[in-house]
Amino acid sequence: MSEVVLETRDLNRSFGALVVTDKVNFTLRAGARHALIGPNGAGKTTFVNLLTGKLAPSSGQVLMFGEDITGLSEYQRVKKGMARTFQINALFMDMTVLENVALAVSEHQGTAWKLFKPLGKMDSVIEAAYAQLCMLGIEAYAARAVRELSYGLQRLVEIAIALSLNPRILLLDEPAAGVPASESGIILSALDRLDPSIAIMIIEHDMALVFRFADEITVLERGRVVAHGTPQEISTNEHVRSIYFGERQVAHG
Ligand SMILES: Nc1ncnc2c1ncn2[C@@H]1O[C@H](COP(=O)(O)OP(=O)(O)OP(=O)(O)O)[C@@H](O)[C@H]1O
Repeated sequence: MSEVVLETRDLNRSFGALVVTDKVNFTLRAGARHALIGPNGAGKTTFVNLLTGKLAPSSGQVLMFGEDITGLSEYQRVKKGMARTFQINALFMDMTVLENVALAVSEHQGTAWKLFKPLGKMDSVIEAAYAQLCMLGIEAYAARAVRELSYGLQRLVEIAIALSLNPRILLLDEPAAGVPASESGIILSALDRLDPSIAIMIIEHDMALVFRFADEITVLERGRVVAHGTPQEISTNEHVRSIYFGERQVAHG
C-alpha cells in the first residue's frame, strides 16, 4: 500500500454543545482519489477546515507525512505541501486567467513584489503559471479576463491556483458546486489530468462525479464516519442508501 500522507486520529470538534466532528479517524494515501460525502450539515467542510488548520480541533490529532501538525497554522501546512480550494469563488475577476495564477505562483515563491517589474522579468513565474493552465487543459483562456469565463472554467482557475502551490495533498471543496450539468464534464476531465502522485480528497454532492472520480469513499453523517470503502461497497451499503434516500425525501418533502 502507498504511503499515508494525511491522517486524523480521534479528531473532535464541537461548537458549544453541537459535536460537528466526532472521533474521526481518516487516512489519505499518496496518489489517492478519495471522496468525502454525506448529507448537508454532516460536517464535511468543518473536517476540511480541521485538516487545513483553518479551525482548531477540540481534541485529537492531524498528521501529515507521519508528523503531528495539529498545532501548525494554515500557512505552515501549505508550505509542507497541502493545498485546498474553497466552495466560494475567490478570484480577481478583472484580471486575466494567467495573471490570477501568476499572482499565486509569485506569492508562493515569495516574489510577489516583482510583479511591479516588467513582465519580461517574470518569465519563470509566467511559465510556471502557464504550465498549470496546460495541465488542466485551459491554456486557451490564458489571456481572457476571468469575468468572461463560464462558471465551470472559473472553478478550474481556482484549481490551477491551488496547484501553483505545488501540493502533494489537494483538498477540493465541491469543485462542481454551482456548475451547470452541461459543464460538469469540463471539471471531470480536468480532474482526470491531475498529476497521479498528488493525493486528492474531494467533497462533492454530485454523485455521478464522485463515482466517476473516486476509488475510495468516506461517508460522514452527523460528524461521524459511518461508512468507508470502494465506490462499489458504498453504493451497495444499506445505511448509506438510507441516508441519501432520507435526504431526498426531506429535500422534496
Ligand atoms: N462556526 C460555526 N459555529 C457554529 N456551528 C457551526 C459552525 N460551522 C459549522 N457549524 C455547524 O456544523 C454543522 C456541520 O457544518 P458543515 O458546514 O461542516 O457541514 P457540511 O457537511 O460541509 O454541509 P454542506 O454539505 O451543506 O456544505 C452544521 O450543523 C453547521 O451549522
